[in-house]
Amino acid sequence: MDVTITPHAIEGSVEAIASKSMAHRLLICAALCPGPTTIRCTTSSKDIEATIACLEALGAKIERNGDLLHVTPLPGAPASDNIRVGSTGALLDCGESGSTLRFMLPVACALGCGVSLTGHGRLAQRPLSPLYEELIAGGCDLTEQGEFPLQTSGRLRPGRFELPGNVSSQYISGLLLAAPLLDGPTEVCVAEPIESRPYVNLTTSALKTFGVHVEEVRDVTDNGTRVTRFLVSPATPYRSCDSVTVEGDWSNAGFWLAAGALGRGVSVTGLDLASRQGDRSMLAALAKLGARIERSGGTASVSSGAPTACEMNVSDFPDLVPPLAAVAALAPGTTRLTGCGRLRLKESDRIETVCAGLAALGADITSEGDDIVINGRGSLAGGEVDAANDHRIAMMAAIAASRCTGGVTIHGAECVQKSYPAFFDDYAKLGGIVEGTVR
Ligand SMILES: O=C(O)C1=C[C@@H](OP(=O)(O)O)[C@@H](O)[C@H](O)C1
Ligand SMILES: C=C(OP(=O)(O)O)C(=O)O
Repeated sequence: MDVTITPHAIEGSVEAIASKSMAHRLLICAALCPGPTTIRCTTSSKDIEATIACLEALGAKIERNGDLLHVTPLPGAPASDNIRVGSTGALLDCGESGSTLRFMLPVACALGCGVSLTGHGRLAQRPLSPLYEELIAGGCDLTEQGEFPLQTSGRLRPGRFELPGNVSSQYISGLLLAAPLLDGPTEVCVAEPIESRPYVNLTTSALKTFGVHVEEVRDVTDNGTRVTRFLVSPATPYRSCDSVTVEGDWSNAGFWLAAGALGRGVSVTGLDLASRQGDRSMLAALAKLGARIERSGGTASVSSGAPTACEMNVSDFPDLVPPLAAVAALAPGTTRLTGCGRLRLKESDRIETVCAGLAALGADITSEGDDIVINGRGSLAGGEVDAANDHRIAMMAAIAASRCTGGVTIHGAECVQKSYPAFFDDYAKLGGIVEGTVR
């Protein structure tokens, strides 16, 4: 579906949606712990619904009542408080959610019930190696990767799993979510540097809420590789947690904060200013690009200051690149975003689609290896952007549109449903002029 935007300032206040990253983790922990949990989660999205559907296919019950999700965990094993049993042969549809696939695959292997995982869009092409090989080495049989359905059989043994730190932090998170289900100590040994590191902290924090302790030890291996060893012991299995709230989403708030930097000011309410979400770095990143920042209570406010170019390494917050690139496209001077390599592995090749999307609106933007280089301009002309079935590209184009001189058409704008179905409704509430619907 196409959405057409007539350029107009975006300003005012908007409430943050629920964090998709945190929702995935808390739902999985709640489905694997012994007792029922009530999760307060004010909004949903296709990705969150995919995780819910997978957990239900495994045997959990998840009922929504307004803002509350009531989770009844997977059935327990006879004579054990802690062991959960998944439905044998279940079909887990991960939608287009990389997090769901990379979390549910190791969890299903640890449950040992033998499942089929499927997905859509670019998901089959997004990498699973070397998580895939580690699961096989750990005792599971998996059908060929790169094709759906991906079938699992056998049960994962506890022990040591080795991963690089520079493909996807979701591999580490998935193994940590699976580890408490194993009947022995587990070590996830990850080569430094670990990119997207704050997402691993989100996982250990969700696990802590459900009683699981993850010990982290920094070490150097015999061959001189620096590693972090994440250790999970059966002495801290999943424990019940009566109720928990999904905090506000910094990743999608990043688009509104970027819009604030490009205009007269936007406030996002309902954010934890001390959150473990790495995308909280949006405020520091926008300050580097010259924006004016204010923080108070649970509200972050950004307005235009003295826009300026800068150099920034984005490897810990890859999802912020689309909104940051939109701001840099209008900041005088040359901005260089380094450490973008993992952007190629998202819903689209985001190095290409960020560059193509902003260039289509008149920005001067190119890629150089793993860097994105942007020569800021005073204004953008507008034009037509292909969202490339990538929610963050559609939202990036909409934010940049607020500062174009001509209209902007976003082709395939319905992809925002992956993380933020109400994005264009909120855009209009903030003064944006949008024609077309994505619902
Ligand atoms: O764990 C998570 O919730 C996520 C981790 C990141 O992926 P990578 O670790 O693959 O960079 C991020 O891009 C994704 O949107 C969400
Ligand atoms: C990459 C993303 O999510 P996932 O990896 O879960 O598909 C995203 O939301 O930008």
